[in-house]
Amino acid sequence: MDTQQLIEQSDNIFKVLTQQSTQGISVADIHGNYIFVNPAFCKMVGYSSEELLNLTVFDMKAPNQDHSSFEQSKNSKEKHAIKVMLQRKDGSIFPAEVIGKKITFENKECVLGTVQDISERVETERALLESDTRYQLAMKVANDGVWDWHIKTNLVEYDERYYTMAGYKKDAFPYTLEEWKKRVHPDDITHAMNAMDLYMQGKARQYDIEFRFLCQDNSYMWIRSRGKVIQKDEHNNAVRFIGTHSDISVQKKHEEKILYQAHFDSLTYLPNRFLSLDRLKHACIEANRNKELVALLFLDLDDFKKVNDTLGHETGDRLLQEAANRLRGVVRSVDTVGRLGGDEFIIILGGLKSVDEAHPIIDNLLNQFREMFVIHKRELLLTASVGVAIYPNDARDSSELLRNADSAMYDAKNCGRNTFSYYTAQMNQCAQRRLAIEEQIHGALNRNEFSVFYQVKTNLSNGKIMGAEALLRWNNPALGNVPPDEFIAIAEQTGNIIQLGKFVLEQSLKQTALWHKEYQQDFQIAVNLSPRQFRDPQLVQFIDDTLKANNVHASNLELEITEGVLLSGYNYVESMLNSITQMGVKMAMDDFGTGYSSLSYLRTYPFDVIKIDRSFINEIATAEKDRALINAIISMSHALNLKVVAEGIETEEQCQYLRKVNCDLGQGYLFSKPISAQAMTKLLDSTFQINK
Ligand SMILES: Nc1nc2c(ncn2[C@@H]2O[C@@H]3COP(=O)(O)O[C@H]4[C@@H](O)[C@H](n5cnc6c(=O)[nH]c(N)nc65)O[C@@H]4COP(=O)(O)O[C@H]3[C@H]2O)c(=O)[nH]1
Repeated sequence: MDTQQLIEQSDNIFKVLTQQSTQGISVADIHGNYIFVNPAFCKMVGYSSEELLNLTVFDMKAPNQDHSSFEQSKNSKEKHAIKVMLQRKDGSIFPAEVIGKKITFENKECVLGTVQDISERVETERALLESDTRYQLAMKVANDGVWDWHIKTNLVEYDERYYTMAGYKKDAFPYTLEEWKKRVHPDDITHAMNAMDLYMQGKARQYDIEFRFLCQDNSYMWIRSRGKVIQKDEHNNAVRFIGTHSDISVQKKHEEKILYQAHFDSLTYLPNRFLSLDRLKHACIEANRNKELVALLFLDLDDFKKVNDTLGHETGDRLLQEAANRLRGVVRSVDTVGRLGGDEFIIILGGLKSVDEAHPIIDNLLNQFREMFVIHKRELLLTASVGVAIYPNDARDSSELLRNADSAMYDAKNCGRNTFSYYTAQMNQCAQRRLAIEEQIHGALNRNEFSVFYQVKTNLSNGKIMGAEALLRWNNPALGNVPPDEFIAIAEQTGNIIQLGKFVLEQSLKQTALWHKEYQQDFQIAVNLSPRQFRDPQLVQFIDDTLKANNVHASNLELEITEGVLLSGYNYVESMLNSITQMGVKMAMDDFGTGYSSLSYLRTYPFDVIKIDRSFINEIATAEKDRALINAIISMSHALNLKVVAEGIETEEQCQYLRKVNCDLGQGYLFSKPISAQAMTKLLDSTFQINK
């Protein structure tokens, strides 16, 4: 084969090979006329090969493009790369990278051009540049520090603000990732590095983390670091990662404060209900895992409400703070003392091997309350009742444990306070009974389950019936006869007492009107009013309306209240009591001698009658002190112009004694048990028939 044939053959091979190429390939003569174009080039510019072979390289260029590059390529055997804007047949313009080189083709000096459409690359570069510029600008405006990490070299550039924000001078530490790591708080470094790795690997959409950063003065400041990769290599690996450091210390302080307030009690600084119960839950889970026990101590301060009501909330608050300090002092550092609310605290003793380990702590706890509290230079004795329940012995989970410790605490209160009780299954029954009463009392009035019984009051000097006390009775199909001592307190808490109180008043006044008609005009009816009823703003009006509706004179009604009503200290109680007495209704202080029995109440409030509690009457025969107290109460009451009623008289001996010391009225089983209206009518019938 001669040289000519060889050239022709290689030209043909060239043509065949370039058919397959995805790059645009063209060959132009030295004047720029195309003499060969491959399909990729045709596609790129939108012309057919026939059309292109009638055009020149200059026709492909977009307006105002420089033509000198072709001249350079024509004269050089070296590759010559340029970026140039080309124009397609449809007029659209695109950036291209053209590499020109002088070759011999079909025996002529020609210029070979390989052409690549670089629209995409240019667009990416433009976007990166724009975002980079925008980013840098935003960082400056936001007063943030800027970091710029060149991943391949592992060098990190910081701007001045980056340093000064943390108190450093510019360039105070070297520009390496290792130096940055040294300044991240040890507790935060893993989290920070993980977040970075996840972002770099494309597993996290953004890099936005918070960590503590070491300042020049060795303190730590909270930093928010945000960044983005702005450059990648051909394998899609990050090459440049830039971002900001923002000082979020103030925001973190706010967050910490909010978090603290959500978890700690602002008065005692103890964990609040939410956090305490959460810790209890975890203590139980932990105990389960380690085959250990948790002792839960439920502590309630005895008669705290009375202190609060009589000495004021400020003293009450100081007392709670003092009590919290004492509690904190007796537990181990691993234990939790929390305030559930009001005067209720819990103590969680975790990790116990046996129940015995809890005993010394409980003893210590109660001992803390044997010493006087000194508040505002005043000495106060405040005791506590503690209920103890053990996990897992007494409960399956933390909520049951809390309920059971609460029941045990109630038991401790019933056992005379200032003591502790361990939970027993029996207590659970009490708690369940309570729940059943709460459930059943709802709607019981509408189901006609309530009735009013009456117990006579007798004039001790002549034995005449002077009136009766109305006492509520409840018969429920599920629970049977429920004693008022059980349901009244619950009705108080649920608020049902308001309706029940109205029912008793209506029934008893209706009945009294009948007895007035039938027997004697001055028959007195006594009705109990409980503290919650005083929160009903319509109470006074209701009493007035009911008296009028039944045509009963106000002086025939006596309302019995206990100290609990007065202890609240609310002004409206005093004004209600005054309005009631102004109406002519009599007021009696019930259960006198129990509780605080503050004599000042007798001076402050408009009482007409005092009822000596039956616990004093019980002991008349045996306890000299009780007799002395009875004498004193009667003398004092008479001096204050108050009538005295003794309740719970069961024996003739008690009656005789009371008569001897001039007690005015008596009430008790000796005369009659509380009986139905019908039975009472019979009793009055027999009594007054004789008198008629
Ligand atoms: N052992 C003994 N007990 C005697 C004797 N005489 C009377 N009692 C009982 O003593 C209680 C006297 O009523 P209270 O002190 O007002 O104490 C009442 C009162 O605080 C409350 N209660 C009863 N009915 C009402 C009511 O309609 N409204 C309000 N708010 N409370 C009521 O429930 C408490 C208990 O009522 P009851 O069980 O009816 O108990 C009554 C009565 O049955 C006696 O000789 N020996």
